[in-house]
Amino acid sequence: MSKETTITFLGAGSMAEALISGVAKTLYEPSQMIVTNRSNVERLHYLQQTYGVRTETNKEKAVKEADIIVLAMKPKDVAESLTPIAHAFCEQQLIISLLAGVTTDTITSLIGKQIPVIRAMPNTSAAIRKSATALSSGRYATEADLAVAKTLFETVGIVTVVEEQHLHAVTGLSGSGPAYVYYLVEAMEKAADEIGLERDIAKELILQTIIGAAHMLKTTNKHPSVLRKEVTSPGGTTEAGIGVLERYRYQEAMVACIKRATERSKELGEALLSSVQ
Ligand SMILES: NC(=O)C1=CN([C@@H]2O[C@H](COP(=O)(O)OP(=O)(O)OC[C@H]3O[C@@H](n4cnc5c(N)ncnc54)[C@H](O)[C@@H]3O)[C@@H](O)[C@H]2O)C=CC1
Ligand SMILES: O=C(O)[C@@H]1CCC=N1
Repeated sequence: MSKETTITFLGAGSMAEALISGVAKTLYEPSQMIVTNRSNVERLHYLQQTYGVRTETNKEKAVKEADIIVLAMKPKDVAESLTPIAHAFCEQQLIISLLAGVTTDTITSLIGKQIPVIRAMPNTSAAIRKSATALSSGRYATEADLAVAKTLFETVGIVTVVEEQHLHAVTGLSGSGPAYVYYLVEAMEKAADEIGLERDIAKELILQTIIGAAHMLKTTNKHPSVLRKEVTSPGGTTEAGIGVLERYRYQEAMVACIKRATERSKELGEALLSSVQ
């Protein structure tokens, strides 16, 4: 564990909680983590009770105490959040931003100091240490800063380093990605209901089907289309089912979905840029 480090979370929502639950008692003792949010003290109380983290309503104090500050507010709230406490940051600290779309340069401008910023795009599976995270370094971040962020996110899953421009695509693909899978499961559960399967039985079968398919992709190294063909007997049930997906242009819909999410990431960053300038 990195025993000397104090890590402050500005923002205490789903992503902050996923990260806290993934790193608490592994990389960091809960007492090394300080959590603050806009104003919801019940939420802070819940996080303190559940994970043993420290909570703080004075954001300036929470920042001053930290070695690493994780930005975990919504992109639209970052200017309002950082501007009043910018003076509390110093260049020896490291900022790790989870914000979709917001560039490291925007964060640096908001703070007004040459402070190192690493931008990260994890996903909520960090809660069970299965996140797929991509990292990118801002202009003042050193290799040592990147190594610190890598260690943090490797504790909660796999990590890859990309050029910052590619983080929009990562956000559309794997940042939002778990939601696409959950949406598929919702649809499978709805279908199971309509074809008369008991809910509990269906739930178990769907879950194991998703886990099994994910493990097959990982362990066999076969292309997904090859694995799909192995399931699809000529003239059989899968072929009939996939025929319907093709008529509904399922693949086209997925491609359009990921492209739109990627575009939205760019929009979130640009909206902020115009309000910062
Ligand atoms: N939810 C997800 O799956 C992922 C989210 N992210 C990013 O993580 C960030 C947080 O997302 P969620 O946790 O989903 O949002 P959320 O809405 O659940 O949480 C946002 C938190 O920010 C706090 N906040 C708002 N204004 C603040 C201020 N002025 N000072 C301090 N805290 C303030 C809120 O009180 C709340 O605790 C976003 O920027 C998002 O783009 C990144 C990867 C995945
Ligand atoms: O929906 C969002 O904007 C955030 C970023 C990636 C996942 N959730």
